[in-house]
Amino acid sequence: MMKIERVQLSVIKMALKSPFENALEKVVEREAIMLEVTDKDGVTGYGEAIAFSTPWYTEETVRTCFHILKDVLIPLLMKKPIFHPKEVSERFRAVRRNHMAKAGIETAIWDLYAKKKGIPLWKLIGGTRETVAAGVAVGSHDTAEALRQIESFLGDGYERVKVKIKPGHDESFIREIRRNFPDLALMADANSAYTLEDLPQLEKLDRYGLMMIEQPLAADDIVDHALLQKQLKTPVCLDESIVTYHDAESALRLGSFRVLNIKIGRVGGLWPAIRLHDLCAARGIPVWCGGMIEFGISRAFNLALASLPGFTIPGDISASSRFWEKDIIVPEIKVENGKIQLSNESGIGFGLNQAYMEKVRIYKEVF
Ligand SMILES: O=C(O)CCC(=O)C1=CC=C[C@@H](O)[C@@H]1C(=O)O
Ligand SMILES: [Mg+2]
Repeated sequence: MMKIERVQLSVIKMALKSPFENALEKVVEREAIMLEVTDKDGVTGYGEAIAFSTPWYTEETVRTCFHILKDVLIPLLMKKPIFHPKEVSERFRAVRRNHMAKAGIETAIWDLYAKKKGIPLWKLIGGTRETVAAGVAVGSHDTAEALRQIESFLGDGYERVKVKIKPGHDESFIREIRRNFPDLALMADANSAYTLEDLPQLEKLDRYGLMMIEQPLAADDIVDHALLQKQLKTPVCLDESIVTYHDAESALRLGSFRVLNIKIGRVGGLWPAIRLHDLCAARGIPVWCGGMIEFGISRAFNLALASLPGFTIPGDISASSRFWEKDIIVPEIKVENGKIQLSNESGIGFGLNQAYMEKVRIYKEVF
């Protein structure tokens, strides 16, 4: 039983090692909210709310998350004890959307619960693999720079590379990558930059053996994606469009995707993410774990999620050193021979580096 007695929210801010650019935004520095949730027995679980500073990826921001956590979700959790982390998303049912705020605290409760049980989180949720394949996303629209980054990431051992495309920067870009790396496990993410009118251009991508094309059309669409998938040989993967279990069921009915990117924050927590995994597994749809240019706490939850059997495609799960000179977790996440080893410590298996938190924190409140 968990009776939540203290929640600390810390807003931290750090510059990326190099800017990450996609069809909508160039991310140069990153803010995020770190959560420390302590129960009456003095056990602390960690969480991370992964909204960006501005609402370009979804409607949430660091500040909307802070408000929803402080004024809505934390009071709901402190009101009465929690027996199992699965209950948390149920308790949030009367709060619409705000998935990243919900996931931030829901994941902290999973960490807390697993620590109290004395078992690694990935084992608690039924993970079946002890290492997770590492994939990496290249965030540059400059062809020469992207090629340089791919070369360097392959040297680091990454097994799969994702690049960003947008109208005017697609076929020739992909052709150039293929010319240099014919056998690379390659996928392209459009972050909703196209419409069905671009079908002829998207069809050209079928020649390059892409593992998938991620979120080519509008962020809230599943109908046009179904029409597009019928015309493309390349599997369509959805990211932004799938926010709820119902979204996924509807999109499966329409045939809007053949692969799903699951992000814990986008779907409102670890339990909703596990349910989406189970749904896709039952339909024979492969899934992979997406990234959010996040810090190590969120990555640790991604690692646990990606240990589930349906995560058969390497996710955007890279080392701490991919984006950060120094991550806020101990130990840092490392890629070895293209894989990341899951921790056998209880909970997420990573702690917050409190001395470093002092340096990067810009705001803190305790409830
Ligand atoms: O965190 C990573 O390793 C990759 C992040 C990444 O590719 C994305 C994060 C957030 C928005 C997008 O730019 C993109 C995505 O849509 O998957
Ligand atoms: Mg994406």
